[in-house]
Amino acid sequence: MLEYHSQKFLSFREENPVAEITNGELDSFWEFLQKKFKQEFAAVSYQTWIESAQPIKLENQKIYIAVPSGLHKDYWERNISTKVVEAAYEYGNQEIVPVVILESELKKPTTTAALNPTTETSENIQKKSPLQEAHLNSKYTFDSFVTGTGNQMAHAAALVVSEEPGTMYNPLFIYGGVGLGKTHLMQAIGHRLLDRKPQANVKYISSESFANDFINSIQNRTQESFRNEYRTVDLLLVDDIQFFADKEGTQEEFFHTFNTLYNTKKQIVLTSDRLPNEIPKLQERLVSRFKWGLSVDITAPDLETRTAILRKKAIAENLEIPDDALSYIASQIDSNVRELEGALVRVQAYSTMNNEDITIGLAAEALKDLKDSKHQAGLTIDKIQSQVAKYYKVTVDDLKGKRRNKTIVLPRQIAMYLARELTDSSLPKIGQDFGGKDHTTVLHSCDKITKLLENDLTIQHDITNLKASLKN
Ligand SMILES: Nc1ncnc2c1ncn2[C@@H]1O[C@H](COP(=O)(O)OP(=O)(O)OP(=O)(O)O)[C@@H](O)[C@H]1O
Repeated sequence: MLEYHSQKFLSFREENPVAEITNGELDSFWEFLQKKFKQEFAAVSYQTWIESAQPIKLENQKIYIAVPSGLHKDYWERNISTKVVEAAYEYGNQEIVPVVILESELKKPTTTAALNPTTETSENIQKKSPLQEAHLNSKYTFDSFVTGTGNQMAHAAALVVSEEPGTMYNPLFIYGGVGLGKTHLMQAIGHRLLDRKPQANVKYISSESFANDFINSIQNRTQESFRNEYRTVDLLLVDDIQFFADKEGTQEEFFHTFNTLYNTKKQIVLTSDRLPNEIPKLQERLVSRFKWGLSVDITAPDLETRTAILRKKAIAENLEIPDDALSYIASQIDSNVRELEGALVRVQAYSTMNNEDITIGLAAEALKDLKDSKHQAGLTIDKIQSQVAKYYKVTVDDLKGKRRNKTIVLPRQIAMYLARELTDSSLPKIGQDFGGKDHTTVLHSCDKITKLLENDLTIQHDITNLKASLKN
């Protein structure tokens, strides 16, 4: 998003040079933001997130904003920062990037340096810590990672790799559904290696940023330094590799990066939402290389693990939440840890706003609108299966079975798609209810039907009919 804006902005600025928004305009830009967000946010959200924030300074196209807690910081970074960037365009055709900091940090002398862009642009760049160089999030460590049935194996493999990089499992390929801790675990490897060897050259990058860096290097004729940067690391962490699909040139470049690192026994760790051979349009030679090491999956955490994750988070944020309320929150979100953390933020904000302690009752009240409205209350996978079977004149056993006739495969994929769309069941749970299939099969079915829905009128018609029949 930011990259898209900055490109748009650059071309805009070349044609329309405008005066920079300066620190003197901090107040008026903040006023502009407040006015805009007041219209955009519900009153409750506005009070919780915007009123509690204070603008500190605006310099070098960065606005420094102080917020009261880690939860506020998370929320700002995930949900509000992009809106600030957009608002800055509206305000003055400028790219302004927010830097969100904790109020408590403001009091520390070290933050003064962080807030001083003059030092930041010159000296600090040279003095970046290994963590900054590696682009690691300081929160994503092994210490803050909770292990449970869904991630034990991935955790163990990550530990081994962090202790013996480049030897045992190379590459390590971690795959699984959205928000289940792949990035966290991958970055934990980087942290552990840097703890042990602070001089190690660790690099974390999303596959999209790798692709962008590569394209920029071609445009700017800096391919040599691009190659040096990626081919000389000790540990390369590439996140969400599925976004390499369709990017031929990037795949080619990554193939050479991979070979160089592999041949020099440098560790490579990759994550994806699916197995290498299920990533569409991924070159066969990459698929086979990705399988050379170890592939481990992460599946949705069980209730116990979800509660433990929330407990750890609550302790880290100094929140006082009774165990029964934690279990209640954990029972409400079963398939995505990011959403689980979001639910905790929501309950915390609700309690602050109403000035009440957190109890199960308060948590229930805070989360009552959270369930996506597209999910139909009471609709089960069983009901979807029997309705789809009836509609296509096949049996429920056909849907759960393995037969691959065209007349069965499509209804099966549609039933899985509807289960994903209309219930809050996780991918593994849907797979299990369809005769014990792997979650990646469900994912593949959902992708396939989503694609077909773009152009196929018959499928559009069938899905509309089926959705209507499931409402009754
Ligand atoms: N086992 C865990 N223990 C503690 N925190 C966890 C765990 N699993 C996930 N999280 C937290 O959940 C959030 C989402 O995790 P992360 O970003 O690593 O997921 P992901 O699988 O990489 O998601 P995506 O598919 O969207 O890239 C992070 O804040 C992470 O710290």
